Order: sequence, then C-alpha cells, then structure tokens
Amino acid sequence: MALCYQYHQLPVLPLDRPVPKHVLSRRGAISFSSSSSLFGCANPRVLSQTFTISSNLWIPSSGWEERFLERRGAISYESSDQTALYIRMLGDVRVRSRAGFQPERRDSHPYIDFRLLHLPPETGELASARKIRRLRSFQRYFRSAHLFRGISSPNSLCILDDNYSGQAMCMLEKDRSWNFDIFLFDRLTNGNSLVTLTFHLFKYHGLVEHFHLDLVKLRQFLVMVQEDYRSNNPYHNAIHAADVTQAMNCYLKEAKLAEFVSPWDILVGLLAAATHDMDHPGVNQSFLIKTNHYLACLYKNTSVLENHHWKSAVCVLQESKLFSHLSVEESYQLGHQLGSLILATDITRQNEFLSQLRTHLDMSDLCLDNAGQRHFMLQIALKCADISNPCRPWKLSKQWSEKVCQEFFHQGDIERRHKLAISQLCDRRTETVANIQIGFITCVAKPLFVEWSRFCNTTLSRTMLGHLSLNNASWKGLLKEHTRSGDDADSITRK
Ligand SMILES: Nc1ncnc2c1ncn2[C@@H]1O[C@@H]2COP(=O)(O)O[C@H]2[C@H]1O
Repeated sequence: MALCYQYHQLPVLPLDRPVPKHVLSRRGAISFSSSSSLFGCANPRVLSQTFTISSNLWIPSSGWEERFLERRGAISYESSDQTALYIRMLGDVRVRSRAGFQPERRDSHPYIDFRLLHLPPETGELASARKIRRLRSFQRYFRSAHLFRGISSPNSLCILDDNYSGQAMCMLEKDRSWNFDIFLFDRLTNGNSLVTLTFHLFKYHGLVEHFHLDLVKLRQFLVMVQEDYRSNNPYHNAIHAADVTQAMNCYLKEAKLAEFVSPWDILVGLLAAATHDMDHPGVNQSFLIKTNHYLACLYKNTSVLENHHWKSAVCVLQESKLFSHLSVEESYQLGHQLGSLILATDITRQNEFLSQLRTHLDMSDLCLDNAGQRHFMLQIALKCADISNPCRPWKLSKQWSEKVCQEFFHQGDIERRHKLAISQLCDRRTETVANIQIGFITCVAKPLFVEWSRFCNTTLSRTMLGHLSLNNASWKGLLKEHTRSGDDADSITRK
C-alpha cells in the first residue's frame, strides 16, 4: 500500500488519488520523489504562490516548476551532496482568505475558534476539523506577523498580556533556576517561550553586541525557528526547544565550562539548543524508514531527523540574514558546528559519546582551552540538555514523561492502524508510562548524568542526579500501586 505521511496531522494516509508527478506530500509539507531534480527550499511564502490548496492537498499551479526552480538560487545545500539540495519542509500553510477573523488568546494548547461549533451541521466532522486546523495555521501566522511588527492584540485581553509579560520578565530573572517552569513561562508569554527566552539569553550573554546582531533580524529569526516547531506534537514542540535552551544555559554556566567558553561557543550552543528539533514530525526515524519517507531516502537512513533539524536551522539562518555580515569562513564554521552539535543529539549515538566522555574523565585529559575538546563538551552539554527532563523536579518531569509517551503511543496507534510493525515503546497496549520512564532513566539518562556530574562536580549536577533518583522512585511507586490494583495502562499516570 502506498503511504503518504501527513505532517501537520498524523496519521499516515493511503494515497487515494493520483499524485502529481513529483509531489508526494500533503498539506503542511511538500516532498519530492528522490529522483526529482526539484529538491529545493520549500518556503511557505513561495509555495503559497506556487501551489493552491484543494481538499487538503497541494496542487501545483501552472508554471510551478519554473517558479520553484527560480527559488533554488536562494537555497542552501551541501556542495558535497550532489543529489540532495536541501528541502526545507513547509512549516505552515498560510490561510489568507479569512478577513475579519479575530485573534484570540492562545496558551500552550492548540488554538480553537469556538465559533466553529456554530457551523451548519452538514459541514460534518471532517470539514470542521479541517477548518480548525486552517484557523490554527492562520492564528500562528497572525501571531507571528504581529510579533514581527511588535503589535499587541487589539482585544481587551492585551491588558492581561501586559500583566503576564511582567510575570514572564520576573521569571527571566531566574533564567538559571533548575526549577524553571517552562510550561508556566510558555503560558505567560502567550506561547512564545522559545522566542522570549532565547532573545533574552542572547542579550544577557552580550551576543548582540559582540556579534553586531540586528535586533529585528534576531527576533525574526527566532520567530521563524519557533514557527517551524509543530505545536500539535505533544513533546517535540517549541516548548521542548525552550526547555532544552534553558537547560543548555544552565550548563554553559557550570564553572568547568564557563571558565573556558568563548562568546562563539555560547552563540553556537544556544543556537543549537533552540533549533535542535526543528520541524520534528512527531514520529521517530524508524517510522520514517519503514514508510519510505523521502527524508529517510535523502539522508540515507542515518540520523535522518537530526540532519533535517540541522538543515532546517541553516535555512532559517540564511533566510533571516541574521549573520549575513559574517565572513564566508565564519558562516561556514557556524553552519558546520551547529550541525555537529545537533547531530550529536541522535540518541542512537549515545554510547559513542558516553564512552568517549568516560575515557576522558578516567584519563583526566580534557583540556578545554583546546577548541576541539571544548566543542566535544558542548556536544555532551547539548545531549544532557536534550534528555534533561527526567532530572527536573517531579512536577515538571512528570509532565514531560507523559508528553513523550503520548507521542510514542500516537505513533504506535498509527502503526497498528496501518498494520505496520509497532515500534519499541510505542504500543500503548503493552507499555506503561512508568515502565518506559524507569527504563529510560536506568539505561539512558542515569549513565550520562553520572558522567556529567563527574565532570562538573557542582551542586546543580548533584541536584539533577537527586531528582533523577527521586523521579525513578516515584515511577516505581506508581508501577507497584498499579500492579497491586490491576489498573489499566492509561490510569497509571493519572494518579
Ligand atoms: N522522559 C523520557 N522518556 C522516554 N524517552 C525520552 C524521554 N525524554 C527523551 N526521551 C527520548 O530521548 C530522545 C532524545 O532524542 P529525540 O528528541 O529525538 O527523542 C527523544 C526521546 O525518544
């Protein structure tokens, strides 16, 4: 069965209509057959002129190939990769036809316009769902357009926004607190935690002055990054990126690193944290491989997602022109080091990094005034930040655990529905959140954080290990309770 992966709204859908020659994808993403010469940067603004949307499927307008090819001049691509000019996936669909649509407040939950409830009944459930999705896209567009221009919402709730902004600013004063509640911060910033936090950190670290950054371009860049995360992913969304950026900032301030890191290291570290999961589709690599997704083909089944996140980041960097004043060599180094950090977050490479770190610590041979070794420690720091959620206080950690498992189980549901082999940890009928957490903490998180604590030897690194043990114990307690009462799998996290 031919499968087409729908980005904005899982699941995989059987293709029930002829597909235009090179176009394989649906709304929210565009892909091309691997043999196509049309690998290029699918910029939403270009695509909205080039394609029309019909029944949720992108249909090319006449002359689209020429127009699309024109765009290739502005695309970044690896000169070493002959076939693969990079495809920037379409992060959003701009729906422009809804004049008079009033924006409403949005918190970290998906936006829903409740007037949809009053639509005539014959529109049916599917049509309503589609409209909700389109309105949500519009909301994102509207919100970002306002952010660009610094315009606040015209309705009365902007008074509350000011109030919330004040509270968010108070939170930023404790930007290095390990108890930093990123979920609350996201609500207080009206869903803009990634933009607000990263913008603040760039200013706090003096990166704006040091690299002569244009503040407007910086904000536009961060808005584009945030927009490229998919808000309907329970876990791999912009709040996760903000959480990782906050953790990375804490780690950059750890004495052993802080003594040596340069403004350049801080710049690359924060950029990598903010962009490290850009345009994550909410499914893992094995899913992309088994559904013959074009990204798997493009990146030859190796670090497929991480390569995609990196290339998405580079595209947005270029589009924003934030670093257009850097020399060719500096720009190359920025892209290269960003890639090396993001690629290190591939969890399948965990042992490779862990054993290198162990060896260095055993030999006490880490020399952080060497740029290469500093970069290695930045890779480790980003890896730690990426999986730091089990080291947060229980109230925060539990939420992340539920979200990541929700994403796993959603993938498993799709696989079951389409009679694909259900990926490890993704079967809600056999797995529980508690079991997954105990396994993840024991086999993945603890070994890494033990070494990290050996390296840092600070209060923070010991605090993280403390939370890790407490959280593990809490999950074990929940599991025991669950086993005694014979509850169903889902109820285990409700307790
Ligand atoms: N709390 C958690 N429980 C289980 N797996 C996790 C948890 N946090 C992170 N992960 C996994 O660690 C992976 C790190 O890389 P990814 O973000 O691609 O995907 C992440 C998840 O698969």
